[in-house]
Amino acid sequence: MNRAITVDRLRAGYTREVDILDGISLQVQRAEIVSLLGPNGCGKSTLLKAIAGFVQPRSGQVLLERRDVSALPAHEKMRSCSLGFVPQTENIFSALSVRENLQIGGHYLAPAARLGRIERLCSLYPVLARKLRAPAASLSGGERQILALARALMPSPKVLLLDEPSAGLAPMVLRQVFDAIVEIRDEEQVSILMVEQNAVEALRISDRAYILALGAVALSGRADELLHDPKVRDLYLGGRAA
Ligand SMILES: Nc1ncnc2c1ncn2[C@@H]1O[C@H](COP(=O)(O)OP(=O)(O)OP(=O)(O)O)[C@@H](O)[C@H]1O
Repeated sequence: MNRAITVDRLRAGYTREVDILDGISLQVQRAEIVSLLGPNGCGKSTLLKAIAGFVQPRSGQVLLERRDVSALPAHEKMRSCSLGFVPQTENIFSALSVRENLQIGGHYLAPAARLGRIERLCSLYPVLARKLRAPAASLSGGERQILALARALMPSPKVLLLDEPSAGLAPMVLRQVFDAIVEIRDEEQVSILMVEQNAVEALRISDRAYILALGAVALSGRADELLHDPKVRDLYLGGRAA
């Protein structure tokens, strides 16, 4: 299998004194969906930001497709390493139309390629096709998340980092967003690392998962095995089974 993301003994934090990430190692293989789970404040979003380059590692390495990109800033990673990142909040421009949001996502592309990508994403996600001219502010919560996803997908990234794509969504809408994530993995072989609070739902669409605690990996494994592990169910899934 080809490795899309390798994180090796990564330490990072926001101040000199405190390490939020305490030597984390993980891998995402090509076209895998991997979830990052764990209690509030354990460092899940910080790990995504460190992989994306918004937080600089203190030590350890981040490799994208075997290239060491630990020292690259976020804009370089997105441009030259085919990395897409969807933050938890402020992930679309509400005042702009759906089309304009997609155009901004593809601003590095030549005009013909940008147009081709918009057509491709609209065929994958018809909900966007129907609302191309509408202001993004008029979209529902689920539609906004699909737009945020599509915007990040405009440059055809090989690796996608998603920070709580289901935040604030009702269960039925959450499934639509998760379906959209599975679809892009299946259609374009994108490798996806996703932070989620909805652990049971996230495990259902994931191949593998890492459960973090206090800035370190507490448990990892295949998603179906974690879903059926009684200890995981009691400690991390609120007692819910698959
Ligand atoms: N910009 C920041 N400056 C300083 N400390 C921060 C910053 N962002 C996060 N932290 C701290 O880092 C720790 C880990 O936060 P992080 O957001 O990575 O956790 P998380 O696991 O994603 O939590 P949640 O599930 O609640 O989103 C927390 O103690 C948080 O207060």
